[in-house]
Amino acid sequence: MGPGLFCAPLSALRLAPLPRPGASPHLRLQFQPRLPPLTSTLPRYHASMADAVEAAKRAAAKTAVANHYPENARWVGIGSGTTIVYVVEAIKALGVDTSNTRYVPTGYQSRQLIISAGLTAVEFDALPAGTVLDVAFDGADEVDDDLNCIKGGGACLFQEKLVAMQAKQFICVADSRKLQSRLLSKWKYVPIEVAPIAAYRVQKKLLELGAIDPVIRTNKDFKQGPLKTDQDFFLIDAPFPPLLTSADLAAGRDGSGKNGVWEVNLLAREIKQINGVLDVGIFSGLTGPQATAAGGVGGQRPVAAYFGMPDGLVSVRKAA
Ligand SMILES: O=C[C@H](O)[C@H](O)[C@H](O)COP(=O)(O)O
Repeated sequence: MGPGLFCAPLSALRLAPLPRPGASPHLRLQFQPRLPPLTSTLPRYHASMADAVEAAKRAAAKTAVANHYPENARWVGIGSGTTIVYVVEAIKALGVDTSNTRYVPTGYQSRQLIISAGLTAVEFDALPAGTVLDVAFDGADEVDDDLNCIKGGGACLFQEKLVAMQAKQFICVADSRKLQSRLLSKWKYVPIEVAPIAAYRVQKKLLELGAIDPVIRTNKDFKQGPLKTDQDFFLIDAPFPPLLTSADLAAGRDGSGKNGVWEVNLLAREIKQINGVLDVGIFSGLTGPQATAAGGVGGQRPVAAYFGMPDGLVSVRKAA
């Protein structure tokens, strides 16, 4: 995403998946009408809902930081989005000496957040060779029973995965809306970062995998064209039916892709293999400790996920 563009929600204007044979080369627009509120009390209702969601994010961040911010932290990964703002707020509120701590951003917004909090940012590619981060904090768009995550709804996923996979442990922070048994339950699509030149080809391959109307994400102002990531790449948002978990497979369900029904890890692998894909917004597989035990470094699946609940409490899920 270029400077000045923060992780932004999906535009209301979306591009059709592929030009039809013989059709104009210009991309077809699908307008999603914005309906007026039903009654005049709704705006106030929405405002209090929004306040409750922000309070839930803040509570989750505070608990996650209290439980996982390391003593004498040296390297800390900072994710992207709206929830991570509360993580940085909570780190500051700890009141610990941060003069020897370096914070590794996952994009433009993340770097600005670190700097504006008075903390010291070090870019991922400036880390001394062999550096392993003590911890990485980040948000998610959806988290399933196995703590697999969907990420990239705000256009950041590639650097987030790099940073998570370079950390001893990845801690996910979210509000209760994100907590679902299966990925793609409420959150409907997998964000995929692709080379612009390969975007149509990747769309076609995604359709072959069973994606339902994968679209190139645009800027809010359609005239500005496709939204660009921090890497100057495009994003394709690919809807699939809900992704199967380990419990589903244990119960005998088929997640091999038949009728577009996939198990989480399998779909992530299939998408990643498509030529032109930089990375996929499914964070699954090993946790940091599992990767370390296997002789590697880091893992993309969180060891713990913190959810701020509507009653003000925080629910913690730990990875098996
Ligand atoms: O693309 C953005 C990142 O993956 C975010 O971490 C994710 O979208 C969650 O963002 P938020 O905390 O704003 O819900």
